[in-house]
Amino acid sequence: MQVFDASLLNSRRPSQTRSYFSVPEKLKLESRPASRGQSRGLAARWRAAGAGAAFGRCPCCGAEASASTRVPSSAESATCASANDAGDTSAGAGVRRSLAKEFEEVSEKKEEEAPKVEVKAPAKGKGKGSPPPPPPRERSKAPSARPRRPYARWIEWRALAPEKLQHTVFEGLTGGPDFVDLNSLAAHFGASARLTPGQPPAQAQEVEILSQRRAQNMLIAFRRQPLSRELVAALESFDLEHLQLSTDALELLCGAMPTAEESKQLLAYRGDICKLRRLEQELLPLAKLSPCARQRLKLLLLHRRLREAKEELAAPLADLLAAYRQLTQSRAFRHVLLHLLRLGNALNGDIASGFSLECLPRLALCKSTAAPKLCLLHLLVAQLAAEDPASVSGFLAEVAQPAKLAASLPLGALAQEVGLLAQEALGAKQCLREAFPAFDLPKEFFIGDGEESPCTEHVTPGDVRQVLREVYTRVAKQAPLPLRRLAESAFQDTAELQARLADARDEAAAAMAFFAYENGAAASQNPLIDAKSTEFFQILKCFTEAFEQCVRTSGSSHESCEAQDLWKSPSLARQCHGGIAQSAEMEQENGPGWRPAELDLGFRTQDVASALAEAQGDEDEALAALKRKMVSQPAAEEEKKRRKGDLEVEGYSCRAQGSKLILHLPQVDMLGPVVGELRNGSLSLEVDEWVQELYHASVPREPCPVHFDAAGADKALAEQRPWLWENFANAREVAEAHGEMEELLRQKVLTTANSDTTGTQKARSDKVAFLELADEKPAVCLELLRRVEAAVSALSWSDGGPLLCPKFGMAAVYDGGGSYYAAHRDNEHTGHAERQWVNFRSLTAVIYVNPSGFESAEDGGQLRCHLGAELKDLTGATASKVQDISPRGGRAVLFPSRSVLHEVLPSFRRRFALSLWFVSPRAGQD
Ligand SMILES: O=C(O)CCC(=O)C(=O)O
Ligand SMILES: [Fe+2]
Repeated sequence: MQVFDASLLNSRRPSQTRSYFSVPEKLKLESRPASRGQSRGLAARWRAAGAGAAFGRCPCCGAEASASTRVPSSAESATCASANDAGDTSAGAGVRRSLAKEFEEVSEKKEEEAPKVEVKAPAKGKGKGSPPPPPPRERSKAPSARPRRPYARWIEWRALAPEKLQHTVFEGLTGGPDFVDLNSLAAHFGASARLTPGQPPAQAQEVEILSQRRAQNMLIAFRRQPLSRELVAALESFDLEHLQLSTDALELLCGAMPTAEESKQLLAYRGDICKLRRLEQELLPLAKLSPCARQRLKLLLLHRRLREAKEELAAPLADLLAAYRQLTQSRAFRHVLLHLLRLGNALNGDIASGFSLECLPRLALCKSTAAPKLCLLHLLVAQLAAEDPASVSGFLAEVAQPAKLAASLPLGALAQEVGLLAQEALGAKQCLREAFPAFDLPKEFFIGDGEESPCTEHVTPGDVRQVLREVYTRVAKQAPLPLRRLAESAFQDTAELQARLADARDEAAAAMAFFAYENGAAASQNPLIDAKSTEFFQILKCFTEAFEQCVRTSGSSHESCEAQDLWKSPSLARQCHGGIAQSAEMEQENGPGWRPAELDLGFRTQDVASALAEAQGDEDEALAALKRKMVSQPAAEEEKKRRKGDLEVEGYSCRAQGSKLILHLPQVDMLGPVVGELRNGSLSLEVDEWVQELYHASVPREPCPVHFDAAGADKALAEQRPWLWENFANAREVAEAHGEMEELLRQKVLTTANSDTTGTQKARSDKVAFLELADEKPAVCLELLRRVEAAVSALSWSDGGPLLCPKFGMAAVYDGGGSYYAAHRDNEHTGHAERQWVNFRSLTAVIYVNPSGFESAEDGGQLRCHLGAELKDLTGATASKVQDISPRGGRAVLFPSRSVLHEVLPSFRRRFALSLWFVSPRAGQD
């Protein structure tokens, strides 16, 4: 029915959307371990690389060495192994099959003998990612196994059986390699083997201690960050800073280092080391380290992170402290509160001496019944200005700025960051204590703190101290000096951060107590203080913003006639005393029959009453419900006029209008696009995936997170630019969501996104999965998506109709290597009369869950927004401004789907994002 240019489509959701956990069979299939052949291919490459280096090149042709263990046919015998890799049709393939069978039998036997150690056949894959041949079903009649060739060259000879050597020239000769210059051999014929003198030729079996999967992962890591001799030596001496490894490289190595358990297994191996797989051989020196290599790297990472975090967290904590102080010391604030108290008492007919600041944001909702554009705050501003204009500007300077700052740096989020770091530092300390039991005993424990030590006639105190000094030196200093230094400075940095956090908390608690913030006054525990202070400063911020707004609308001289008149006329001012809060009270005062007929907040009296009844008297809830209704009311009213009776067609609620069938969105009682026709008594229906997305969308659920600056977002969206929400998620959430996404990737739930193409170039190279918001897992990812949903419930911005939340969000990974998404809009203008827009997406939200990286431009992966680009422009040539947003963890971005042309620049790190597209029936039509 509708014809679209396919190149315009982007971020398509497959029509058969599926939720993460609803397809276990598929997961089972896809999460099977990598086949043995695949991992063996990698192991073979590792071997081919020789000592230390991860990957080698063939010495004669320069090709990447691979599958060095393949058995050549006699014709190949003097040629380089890799030169033959291209095809696998040689006789070697058959030989390999029979070998595979033989070695599998050996492996089974061995496994019975030593259950902890896996003994597997040597490599049999072709390498370079080709799938391995299928395992043989029957024993092949092909020639029997030959020993693995240790070098890249060999002599193709037929060895004589010992009984055939009698009376021959060979009688009495011993053919061991003891007297051979192995170095020359290695230099001239390829160093792929590292035989030591006296070592027998390579064995047909090799011992694998680590699982195939683990070995494969390690090899992949070592390929990117070679486990060189230098690195091993640095790990042993803990002189890692010398190597100048990047944080990325350290993280990569950290995951690839043997764990304590793996180290134990490696050390428990009592067999011939030469029989070990090359990887295990390389890891042995690391397994001996205590604390283990992984802990050493972790400590170094922690040290770096702490240094960075100290810089990053110390400044905001200091700013917060200053902001709290400024607020409590502000005379202007006290002055405003005094006037408010008077105003409130006059309106309420009360004689209160103080009030809870919780009511502050509601003042802007208390609208004048005489002049609907004015609210109680206008009165306050007018009153202040009339008395002393400087008090208004004083308030803005002394309160608005620090309140905004305090609200934008939630103490809880900062505390969480500090807490995570402190936990890591503790872990590191514990690990050091285990490795060096005397590690954190103070020096004084051994040497005394100046008091005389017990002594006898023969032993002087000096002697005792000397002996103890030696003990201290020997025991406590077992830990290498650099390790101790790192540990010590890590603890010191953590302690400093904790002290700053404690100061900020004290000041926050003092500020709440000072302002008689009743919820805060009860807060005695840290998490409570954190939560309450965030709430409190958010309230202040809302209030100061509304205040600022009133100042602006009242004119710079603060002499808005209307506002002044209102203030001058106490009776009008009293009328202003409208609002839901008061209506509830008045109902109590005036009896159940009383209706707030004279009150007007822009809602109909009857609606107010029923909203209050429904919310069981909870004013906030009632107000939110009324606001929601107000947004959808005009549209709903309009729809009612068009109503002619609903039809249900193939499960979709539709409405017939003439010969057209129009989708009816039951969730919001609105009409959507034309989805079918009624002609000559027959009916056609076409509901594509975009229409489905709209049909299943629902009104965003509340409550809006307290740290969402809805007004700021509204403003940015109205200006058609992205709104950046820093600290949308805290470090723990980012780490957990990241873990979940890694798991989705590992289980192959994330799959290559629909390859919509722009011309010949592929438009995107990310992998995606759709997550149903109502699902339970992956829990943290879904929680974050639902948080965006709740925030959007508080937006006033709309792109022509109510914003509806889709049923599915999207998880995406750009797996490094320059993966990207070319410039596009999430909803493109088609210009087709029948459907002006490709879909119904109206507002895009993206959450980044990358716990590390993307700090520097080198990592790439920025979301580039071409602002002001014309609708027809798909490259950004007409943009007036380019804004790059790096996908730092915890950050969320909102932008209008229809107007903001954007792209994901090539990413050189693995980059995870969660997206949600809010839809609107109008966004597809107007
Ligand atoms: O991940 C991002 O930053 C944006 C991705 C995007 O543009 C999309 O999926 O449509
Ligand atoms: Fe996009």
